[in-house]
Amino acid sequence: MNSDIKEILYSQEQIQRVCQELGAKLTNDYQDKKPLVICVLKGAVMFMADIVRKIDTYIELDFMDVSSYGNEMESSGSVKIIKDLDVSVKGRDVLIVEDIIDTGRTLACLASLLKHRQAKSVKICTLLDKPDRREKTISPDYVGFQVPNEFVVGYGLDYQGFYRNLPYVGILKPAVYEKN
Ligand SMILES: O=P(O)(O)OC[C@H]1O[C@H](OP(=O)(O)OP(=O)(O)O)[C@H](O)[C@@H]1O
Ligand code: HPA
Ligand SMILES: [Mg+2]
Repeated sequence: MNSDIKEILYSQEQIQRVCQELGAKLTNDYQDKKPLVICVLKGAVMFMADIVRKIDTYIELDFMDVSSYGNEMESSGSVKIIKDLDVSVKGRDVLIVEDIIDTGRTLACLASLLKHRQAKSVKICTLLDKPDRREKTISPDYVGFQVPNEFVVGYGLDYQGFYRNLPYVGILKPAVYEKN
């Protein structure tokens, strides 16, 4: 599987360092707020698991499964809710944890849904930000790394369901998707 990767962009160590730094900021910013931290499945699962363990204050976790890419490399444009939250966001400070913001369609849709449901505040923490491809105005509040305009996989991010279990983030060799 590693032979499908053109270049490792962020190693396990770099990712852990960024989780530590962002976790310290979040600990400070969310003192006494008891936020609801929402993991956007499935891509954000690794980042969520790592970052929440670096937040040293009271937080509640919930999970939402949304999908816009399916098995494709291009967003379909419509965001489907596959699993909704278990708890209400009304009056809560909410922190969305994402793996990547690309076109911004997923988060534009999710953030507006949570505001519509009367969350007190909605902030976004993303491991990766790919601003070159942005179609919706979304500015994340906490960002791990800005990525170049390349299709990346690993540490939760997939291509056709695979590569999520790589411990690092890397650029997929174009030969892998060109043969499909
Ligand atoms: O900014 P956008 O262009 O909307 O793209 C970003 C979203 O796309 C991916 O999810 P996907 O819908 O592929 O589902 P997954 O998380 O289950 O892989 C990724 O995990 C983000 O959630
Ligand atoms: O670069 C990407 N890789 C994997 N999934 C994605 N979803 C949006 N952009 C990407
Ligand atoms: Mg996702």
